[in-house]
Amino acid sequence: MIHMNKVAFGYKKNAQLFSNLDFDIGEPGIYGLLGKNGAGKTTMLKLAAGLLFPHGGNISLFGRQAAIRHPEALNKLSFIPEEIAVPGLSLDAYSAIVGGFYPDFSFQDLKRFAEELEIERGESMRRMSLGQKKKCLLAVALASNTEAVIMDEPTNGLDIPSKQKFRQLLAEQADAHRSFIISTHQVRDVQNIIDPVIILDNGEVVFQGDMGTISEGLAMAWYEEKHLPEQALSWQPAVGGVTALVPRDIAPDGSDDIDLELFFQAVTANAGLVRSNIEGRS
Ligand SMILES: Nc1ncnc2c1ncn2[C@@H]1O[C@H](COP(=O)(O)OP(=O)(O)OP(=O)(O)O)[C@@H](O)[C@H]1O
Repeated sequence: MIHMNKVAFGYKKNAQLFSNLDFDIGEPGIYGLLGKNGAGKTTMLKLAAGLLFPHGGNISLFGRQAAIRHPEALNKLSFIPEEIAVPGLSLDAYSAIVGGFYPDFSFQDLKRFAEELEIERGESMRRMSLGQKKKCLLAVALASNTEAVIMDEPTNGLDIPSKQKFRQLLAEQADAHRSFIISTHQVRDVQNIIDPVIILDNGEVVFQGDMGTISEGLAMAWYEEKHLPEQALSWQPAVGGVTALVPRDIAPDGSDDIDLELFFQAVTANAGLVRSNIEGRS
């Protein structure tokens, strides 16, 4: 689907953001692209969609060079950018135009998604709130029935019920023919729906793996603070003690439900250590 090989890119001549970036999305899934502010997630997604051009290396999108923006690659891809701009059209009028670019676009699906997301199809999108605009673009992206949907910070601006609906729709729509790539620094918003996880840090993909493999090597466990084991990879306060992410071997009551925020903290602190704990078990 998307392959990046030895990609180099920087916005300024002497400041490379990526010098040797490798990244692969092949199997269907709900990919979570996580990284700190400024890690380069948006840049990476724009490169994948052919909206920015690499200075070196190769990027392929559905078998074509991404920068060419070939219609046969683009009609398999929906892209919801972080900073959205909508025209002064209703959702119905906008979809009638955009739908023409996607062979599998379904107006019936659009109506259903608009209803589920509680958005008015007849109202001018420009007069909507940020969250409502985002939900319009989400409904259009889902109704396009493309093989891949890239979403950059999709939960920014969504209220709590909308975030829940967002997670529900994605879980329902992801199947063997359809992948979602969600970039976010709001890790809790995508807890329990993303799999696999990709973590970008210091210009590199420092971790890519599925949740099953992660929980073969790591587990969550509760400790009294004074008994926190030195092998703990990350932890946070919990009632009466701390919840920690630890190697599975040492977790007394180890649960499989990995807290994504603690996992993210552990990887950004020491990706090599996390990988060796997981690879040692898988
Ligand atoms: N148009 C631009 N011109 C110059 N520098 C830019 C531009 N866009 C982004 N950058 C820089 O590139 C780096 C990566 O930015 P990017 O937006 O890709 O990060 P991000 O991981 O998506 O961050 P966030 O989580 O805050 O959205 C940052 O240091 C940013 O300042």
